Amino acid sequence: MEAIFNPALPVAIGSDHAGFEYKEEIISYLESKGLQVKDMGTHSKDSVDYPDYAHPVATAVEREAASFGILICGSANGVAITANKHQGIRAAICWGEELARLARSHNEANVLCIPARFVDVAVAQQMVDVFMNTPFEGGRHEDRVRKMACL
Ligand SMILES: O=C(CO)[C@H](O)[C@H](O)[C@H](O)COP(=O)(O)O
Repeated sequence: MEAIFNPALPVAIGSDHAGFEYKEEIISYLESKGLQVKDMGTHSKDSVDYPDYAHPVATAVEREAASFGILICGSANGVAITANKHQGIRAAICWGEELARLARSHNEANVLCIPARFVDVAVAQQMVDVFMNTPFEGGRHEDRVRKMACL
């Protein structure tokens, strides 16, 4: 299986105020690697409501206008809950490299949710690298992922 990252498409990223600084750091990091980034906001540390940023990122991924999504808020709970309302979105909260790897290899996650108030920015960047470069393992996980969407 292939990694989720597709250089022909941008990476969609969004945050609330709690994730704003991490979002800026991650955008610089991705751009320094020559990747295209679609920044869905927020654009300052002023208090905002995370669904206003999580929905646009989820929509971009759902419509295949982005190869994958990154969402950042304080705990990552709000953005993950919001993004997972979208059909076809599998948003995973990760706070370490191994969780980011498992979110991709076992769960075929397509949105990485980062809790900015609980991980440092270096860990956040490592998770982005691991997430975008880890392929879905398939096999026994295929049916499990398929059944997630069977309501
Ligand atoms: O997921 C969240 C809320 O469910 C996020 O952690 C928000 O970033 C957090 O709630 C923001 O909190 P604040 O007190 O308004 O800064």
